[in-house]
Amino acid sequence: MVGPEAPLITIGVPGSFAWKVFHERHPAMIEQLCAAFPYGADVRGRLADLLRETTGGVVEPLGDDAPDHGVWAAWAADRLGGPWSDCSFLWAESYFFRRLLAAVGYFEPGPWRGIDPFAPMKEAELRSTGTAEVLAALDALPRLSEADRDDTVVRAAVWGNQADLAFRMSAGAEGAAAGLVTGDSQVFWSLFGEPGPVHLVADNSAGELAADLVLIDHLLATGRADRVVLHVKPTPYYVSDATLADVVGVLRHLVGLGGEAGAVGQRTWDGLRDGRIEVRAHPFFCAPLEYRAMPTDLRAELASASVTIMKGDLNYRRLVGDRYWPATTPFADVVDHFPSPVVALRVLKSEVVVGLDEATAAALDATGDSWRTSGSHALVQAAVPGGAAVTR
Ligand SMILES: O=P(O)(O)OC[C@H]1O[C@](O)(CO)[C@@H](O)[C@@H]1O
Repeated sequence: MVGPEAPLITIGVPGSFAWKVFHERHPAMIEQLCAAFPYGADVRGRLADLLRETTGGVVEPLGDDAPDHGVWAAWAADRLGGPWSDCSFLWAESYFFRRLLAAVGYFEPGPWRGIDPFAPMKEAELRSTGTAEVLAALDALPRLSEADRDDTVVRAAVWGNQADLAFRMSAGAEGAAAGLVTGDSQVFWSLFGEPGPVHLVADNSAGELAADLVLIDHLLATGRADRVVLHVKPTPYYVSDATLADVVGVLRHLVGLGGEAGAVGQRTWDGLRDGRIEVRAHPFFCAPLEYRAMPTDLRAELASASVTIMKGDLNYRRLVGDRYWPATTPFADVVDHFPSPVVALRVLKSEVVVGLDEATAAALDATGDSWRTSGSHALVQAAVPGGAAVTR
């Protein structure tokens, strides 16, 4: 267990990364939404109000008729009526996305009910040249040695996390892939022993989800998993996060491509039909809370996993705590609450990071680059809670 908790990252510090997400990225995202859909003046007005509220106002409640009014009333109890600028980054960003769904009428009776506001962006990403190239390259996979396949599928799942649409909305966010700051595919595989149920907590749709499905296929094919549970978001979230509708869309796309991508798509489709793969969408995956606070039913479910794979930046923030940890804080210490062996595959896109050695952290800081937030670095970190960290 770590000593005194590090300070929470908040959105109220002008010029900080979290502040810029609210003051620069969100306005750009809303502009993009209004270009992607012919929203009427009512929706456009509500989106503009949301921007005003979240950048300079106080936290307003969800409408009384919201289906999740009760749960959010509890999650927001301490914050309602207080300034947004006092809120933690994790809480504020999550509530922002929930309020955005309210603004576009996602839950209300009416024409926009159930329409995913981010679907056009996810669709464009899935059909982009970049994704097409990555999926075509899969044809080489069956010809690789077993060791190279092990390495390739993990690297693809890590770097697939670069494809994050919320992230791309900041100018110049797409950093070059500089490298892993800690861990590698061996760290990943060191957690796997006898076949067991593997849980993968997904992040983004499109290219990242396709890479995750390749990893799942490989886990089943090599007997590292006897069953896989894929956790997705119950509703649209953080722009590109995968929902069940996205899983089906990506699978149809893969099957339509043929080649190895098509074969992976077909095997995954069959796995879903025969129960070797299951998809879940627990409401907690859209909660503004750290995994430390997960409810009992989800905790029990993840406790049954032989390994849980946590994808992406947001899952990492929720796993280790979205705090200004010293970068050398041991990973195993901050995930001691987690109910199963856990491995994080993440491209760094926000300020939090743990588990680095002193020399690496110092060398990265010395570059003067925004290595924590530019998306140019990634990590693989594994731990068996209650035991020693597996990371090197
Ligand atoms: O899709 P990912 O990898 O979870 O990244 C989402 C990240 O993007 C941001 O919205 C902005 O960088 C972060 O706040 C968040 O952690």
